[in-house]
Amino acid sequence: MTRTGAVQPPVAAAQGLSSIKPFRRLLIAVSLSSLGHWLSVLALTAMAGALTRDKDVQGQAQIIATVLLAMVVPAVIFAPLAGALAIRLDRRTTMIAADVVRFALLVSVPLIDSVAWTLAAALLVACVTLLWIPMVSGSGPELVPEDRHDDARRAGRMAAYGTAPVAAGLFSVLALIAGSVWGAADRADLALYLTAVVFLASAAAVSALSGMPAGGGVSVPSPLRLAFQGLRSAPAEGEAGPAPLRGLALGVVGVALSCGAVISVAKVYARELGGGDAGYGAIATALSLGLAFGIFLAPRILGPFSRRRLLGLAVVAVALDLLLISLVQNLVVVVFTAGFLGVAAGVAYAAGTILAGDDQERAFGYLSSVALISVLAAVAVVPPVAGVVGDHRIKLLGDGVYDLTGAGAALFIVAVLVLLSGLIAYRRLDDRRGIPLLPDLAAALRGETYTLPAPETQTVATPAVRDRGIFIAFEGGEGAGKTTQARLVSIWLRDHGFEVVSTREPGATKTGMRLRALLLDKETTGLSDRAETLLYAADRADHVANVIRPAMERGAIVVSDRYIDSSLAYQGFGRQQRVDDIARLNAWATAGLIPDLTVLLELPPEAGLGRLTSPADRIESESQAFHERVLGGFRALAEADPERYLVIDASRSQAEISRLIQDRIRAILPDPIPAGTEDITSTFPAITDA
Ligand SMILES: Nc1ncnc2c1ncn2[C@@H]1O[C@H](COP(=O)(O)OP(=O)(O)OP(=O)(O)O)[C@@H](O)[C@H]1O
Ligand SMILES: Cc1cn([C@H]2C[C@H](O)[C@@H](COP(=O)(O)O)O2)c(=O)[nH]c1=O
Repeated sequence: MTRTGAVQPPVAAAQGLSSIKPFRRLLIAVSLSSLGHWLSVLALTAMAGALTRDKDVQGQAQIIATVLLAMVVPAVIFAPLAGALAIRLDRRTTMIAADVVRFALLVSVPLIDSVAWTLAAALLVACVTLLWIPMVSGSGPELVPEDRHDDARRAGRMAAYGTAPVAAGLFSVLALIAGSVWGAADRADLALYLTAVVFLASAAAVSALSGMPAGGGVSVPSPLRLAFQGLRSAPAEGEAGPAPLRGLALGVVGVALSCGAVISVAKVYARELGGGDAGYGAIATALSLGLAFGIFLAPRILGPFSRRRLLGLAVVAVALDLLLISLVQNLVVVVFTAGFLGVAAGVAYAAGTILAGDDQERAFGYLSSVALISVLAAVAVVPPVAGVVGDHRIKLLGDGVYDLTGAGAALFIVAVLVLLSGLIAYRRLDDRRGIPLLPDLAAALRGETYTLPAPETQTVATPAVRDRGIFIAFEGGEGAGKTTQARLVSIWLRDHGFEVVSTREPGATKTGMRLRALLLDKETTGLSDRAETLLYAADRADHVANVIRPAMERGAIVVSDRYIDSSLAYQGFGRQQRVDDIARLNAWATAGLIPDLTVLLELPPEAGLGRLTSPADRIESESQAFHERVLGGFRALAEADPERYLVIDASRSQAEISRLIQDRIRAILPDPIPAGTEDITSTFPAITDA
């Protein structure tokens, strides 16, 4: 994974696996069975709609939602039970039997032609599917070399979910054909029969599978347990770790609720907007195609843009799309907007799994479970809400009227909730606080990383000072090792004959020591963020005027433990004040003096705080979230000015860190024998050894 979170796209990962014959055949079987699964969801809900066409819209919506519930509830509740059973059964036989049973169930639905049997068939199909999944889950990796296991899982997922848009498109076409040939009453029959045939084809594909591993399937963890465990073990906001999974989960909940809400009322909404099953299929096609495209797009777009920001923005985009779907009463607009909603949802989902870090499998299990439960919640709640609200004609100003449908109103409510969850997720996940969003996005569109503009005053006095000494600052969070490394480098430079002034912030001068006591004393309560910022800047102004500048004018090397970037990171990112303002204030306080080199020691806050032995001071006692923001702030500053920074992983050994710092400092020291300047050669002797 790259720094921006880009990962190898799944298509590339799956390449080459298709040359393994048994695996290729298994993929064909998985694709057929998944196609049948997605088709069965649409066909059974359409059948429920056709059988209740004489009811009012609300009554019809309830029945359709019950069919959907019957198809989702078993996946949430019975998955472990099915897994336990699957371990005892033979894979091939069970897969073939499951496909044949699903074939029989789907054929029976149009023949029996009753709402109750449609519901029962939906439940049975879902239960049988639960047996099929554990049989195939472990099989893919067993058919490929060990180093391709992850790729095999990814390819399996592509086959399982990638068939959803194909199924939705096929369903629309079948609905159009059936509508024109048999009329509205029998529209779902054709889809049901074709779905049955697809399951039969899947059974045939499995029976042709030669290298199928023997024995039973794999056990399947309960989605409820996975979601609960993930939530408990996920680092909270601001904690270190691959990414705050709770923030991710919040985003995924919003996205899944939106998709579930759209699907749960799509059939009746399409009817209300004058479209039949073909309209229903078109919404499902647009949504699922968009989803697939979004998942494909996420690792490829806006390379330099923060994936965390991308996820938050995608959830907000999903909510806005849903708002539009709920308000605009035009089927064509709804279909297109459902497509955009799908794209945003896909981007959010993929960005979420990318952000989940190295443990992709665990994250996938957790986030998928959260998504499944959210879909279930949407299907259970949205249609009844639509029924309760009902349809109303609202008089607008003048002669205008607005027909508020129950489905539209329910979608509107979900959209507002998702918008809120998107904004919270964005806030929780944002790792570039203080960096304005629009310029950041504009820079990413140009393929660049946005950097904060340098304050105007910064350049004024710097060159005159730089002519003599060298200024090196050490930055980083608590306990990162700044003091240790600043001391080691000072010793090393002195050993080589340099005049070195070792200093620190806050507290390098007499006034500074008083300010330090005030700033770090836990008894100092109620200090406003602005006052804190000004006190650090005052300490710095005194420090520069009385210690740093005189030393540099003498030609010394100044090594400072913290400088301006600490204020930008702590008072800017940590306290969430405008970073630009703080940069300007400090540029004025220091007359534009910036270090020649800033060494940033990066360490997760809990590791750094864990290294400290003395009781925590006022700033160290800040929340985990505060320290995490500070770390993110330092990173953003370093990314914005990579020339000036040396960023080091501070979990490495002291000796390793020291060597890296020495290597970099050698590069900024003057030439061993600078051209024609005697006074400089006497100030900077050559450094030849480390
Ligand atoms: N690379 C390292 N690995 C493990 N421990 C380290 C490392 N560097 C320093 N330490 C230890 O961590 C503790 C904190 O180190 P140090 O005081 O240098 O950090 P600091 O960044 O200056 O902390 P503060 O933010 O409080 O000023 C010390 O006990 C030090 O010995
Ligand atoms: C310069 C500077 C410092 N701080 C904070 C950071 C630390 O918590 C303390 C200094 O303690 P240390 O042990 O000497 O590192 O002050 C800050 O918030 N803003 C600043 O500009």
